[in-house]
Amino acid sequence: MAKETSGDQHTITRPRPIPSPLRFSKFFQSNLRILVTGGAGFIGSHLVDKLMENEKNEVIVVDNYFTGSKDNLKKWFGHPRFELIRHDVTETLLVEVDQIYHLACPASPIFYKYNPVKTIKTNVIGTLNMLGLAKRVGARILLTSTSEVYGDPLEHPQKEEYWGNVNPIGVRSCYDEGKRVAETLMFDYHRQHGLEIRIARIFNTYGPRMNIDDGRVVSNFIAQAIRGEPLTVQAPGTQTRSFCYVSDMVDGLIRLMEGDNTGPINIGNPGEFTMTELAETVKELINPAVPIKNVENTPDDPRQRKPNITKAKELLGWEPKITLREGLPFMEEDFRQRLGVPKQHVT
Ligand SMILES: NC(=O)c1ccc[n+]([C@@H]2O[C@H](COP(=O)([O-])OP(=O)(O)OC[C@H]3O[C@@H](n4cnc5c(N)ncnc54)[C@H](O)[C@@H]3O)[C@@H](O)[C@H]2O)c1
Ligand SMILES: O=C(O)[C@H]1O[C@H](OP(=O)(O)OP(=O)(O)OC[C@H]2O[C@@H](n3ccc(=O)[nH]c3=O)[C@H](O)[C@@H]2O)[C@H](O)[C@@H](O)[C@@H]1O
Repeated sequence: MAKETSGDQHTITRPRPIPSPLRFSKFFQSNLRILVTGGAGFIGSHLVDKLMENEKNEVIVVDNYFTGSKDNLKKWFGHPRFELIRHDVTETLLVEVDQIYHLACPASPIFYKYNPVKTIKTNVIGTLNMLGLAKRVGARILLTSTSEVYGDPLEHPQKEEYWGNVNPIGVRSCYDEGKRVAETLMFDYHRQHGLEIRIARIFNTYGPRMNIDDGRVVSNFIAQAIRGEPLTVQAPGTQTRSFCYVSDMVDGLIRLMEGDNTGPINIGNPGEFTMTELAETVKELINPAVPIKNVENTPDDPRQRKPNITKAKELLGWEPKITLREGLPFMEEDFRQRLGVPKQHVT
């Protein structure tokens, strides 16, 4: 029987699918084959780096390169424990694995709104396909859900028990409703088929390797400051977000996968900033000469967001270590390198 503590009080635990007989053979006992969907993306590629550090792991990445890039994984090309497959998760996949980190999904609003029907297919059909795979091979599966399941939250900070305030027919719905359905599917497979599931609700994450023109706020402000362009604060500028550095995020995801709790568990940094405060911090740290420019916002932008991370602390022994002021310079260095704009040192 699956032994997890479930985030759902009404769970009926079924016998879980049996993993491959190889897992019980002496030779294979301590080796894990791990699938990372969306592993060529920002968080996925950092996760792959961490998983590859463990010599007992074999890592298979599948990605359709919609927002990810092979470049993010190039240091692993040719490594005997690493494999990269161009594949779209809306199609079925046959691989033999023990764990699945299911990240595949465009995450930046401008990308997930670009083809909303594809975004919802990725979240629904893609997650169904990965659950079907997990069921066949008896793998444990972790879904990277999002703080966007709380919508424009009426409760602050957000606890996992909060059901959210989401517009089902808005321009963000392909993503936030898509992730809500993905969470539902995870729990249905857990209750109906005994699957070992893990759900992380990720709050805004930033760090090196984000696409320079990704469109998310931290990458926009850093690229703008380096290029000497105005920092575009979308109205009203008082909306808040909580920013988690990517190494903290990866540590949280691995702890969740390795632990005994299904989740959902919030993983994020509770430090909360208005977008105007973020712009002022980026300006101060990177380029005090750039102006801050107020621009129009897009519909349904959540007005406030901050995770309650009590569960992550208690159940995973996890909390973030890197503050925003510590993390921004690491990202600046990476962006300067990629943009070819070295830092000018005043002598
Ligand atoms: N970064 C954040 O702040 C954040 C916050 C909440 C949740 N998340 C979740 O974490 C995951 C990773 O986010 P990220 O910031 O690394 O985004 P990203 O866009 O950099 O990575 C997503 C990856 O998935 C791939 N992908 C997209 N659709 C696919 C498909 N149909 N088939 C195969 N691959 C596909 C992309 O090419 C990309 O490599 C996503 O599931 C996202 O929803 C991220
Ligand atoms: O953490 C999450 O759960 C979600 O957060 C983000 O969505 P969002 O918070 O809207 O991310 P951004 O596009 O970075 O916007 C954050 C805030 O910055 C503002 N913004 C954005 C871009 C910009 O140039 N200027 C600016 O002020 C937006 O209006 C918004 O209020 C991510 O894009 C999602 O992938 C993720 O699931």
